[in-house]
Amino acid sequence: MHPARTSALPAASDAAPARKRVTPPSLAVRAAAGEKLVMVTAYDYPAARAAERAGVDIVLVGDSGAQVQLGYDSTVPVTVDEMLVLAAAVRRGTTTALVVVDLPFGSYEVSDEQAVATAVRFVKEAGADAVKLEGGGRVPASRIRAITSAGVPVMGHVGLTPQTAVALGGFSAQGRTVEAARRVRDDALAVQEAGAFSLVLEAIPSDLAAAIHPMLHVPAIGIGAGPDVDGQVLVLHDLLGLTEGRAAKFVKRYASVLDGMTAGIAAYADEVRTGAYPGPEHGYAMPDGVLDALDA
Ligand SMILES: Nc1nc(=O)c2c([nH]1)NC[C@@H]1CN(c3ccc(C(=O)N[C@@H](CCC(=O)O)C(=O)O)cc3)CN21
Ligand SMILES: CC(C)C(=O)C(=O)O
Ligand SMILES: [Mg+2]
Repeated sequence: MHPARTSALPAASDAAPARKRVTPPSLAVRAAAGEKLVMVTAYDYPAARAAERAGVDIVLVGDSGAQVQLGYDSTVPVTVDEMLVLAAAVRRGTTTALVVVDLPFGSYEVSDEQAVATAVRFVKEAGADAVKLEGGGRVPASRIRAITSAGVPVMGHVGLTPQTAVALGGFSAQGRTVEAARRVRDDALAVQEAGAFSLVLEAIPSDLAAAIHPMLHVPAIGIGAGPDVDGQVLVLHDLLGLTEGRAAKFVKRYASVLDGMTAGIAAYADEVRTGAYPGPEHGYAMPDGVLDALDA
């Protein structure tokens, strides 16, 4: 990392300058003032610590963790119980960033009652500040209203919604015909109208995001939605270079962490095999006389 960046990091100690807790209202104020909001995913304690130290505003425990953290081949199989474990670890690593947790597929579609019960579990059992759910039509709107009425802030997610990507025709950008653009716009407005405090716009033309943005009074966080929104989100593993294979068009890689991890483990393996590790400095000394007395 660049030295200037390293020294700019707040120290992870009690002496670190106190940063105020991020809240849904404080995000709205800062977005209205033109400040760009930073959101990143995290799925465990060290990643949450790193996001916190880097001064990120919102940490999302995304259901993308199904793939990048747990190794499933889509976001669909991850369960509420699995997401609770990830979310609780992220909560423990986070002090000022807002912790938002994705409601996994199947945990909010059945009824408003089911959606409220799931959201409440994430708040009570994992310490989530807010939850996020996908979709924007009539049904998600009633879900958003029910969850917010129960006292849990909701972030919406429209455009490419990975939990229903099969129905959308795959992981392709949305809103590229008049009909599809209207659908994305109407979904965004429905989510806002239903009381969401913010929403994610995923994989839509930059011009469409720029056209929708002025219609919104809640912060819009983009991923593959261009620059004319209130903030950006990326999957942590994508931006750090922890994922293998082809990444989506919107991904920019800022580090090569998988390469760094591999190199570290390979160096350790090599030293174990050659006997270079452990050295004398890694061993415990026996006090004088003990060995002599062993057989006495
Ligand atoms: N590692 C990772 N990053 C993500 O951003 C992410 C996940 N996983 N899992 C859950 C969803 C799935 N997402 C995805 C997955 C693939 C594409 C993708 O490959 N898109 C193609 C579009 C191809 C087309 O338009 O037909 C691209 O080139 O961007 C986009 C978003 C976003 N989320
Ligand atoms: C990419 C973001 C918006 C997400 O939903 C996730 O990580 O699951
Ligand atoms: Mg998600």
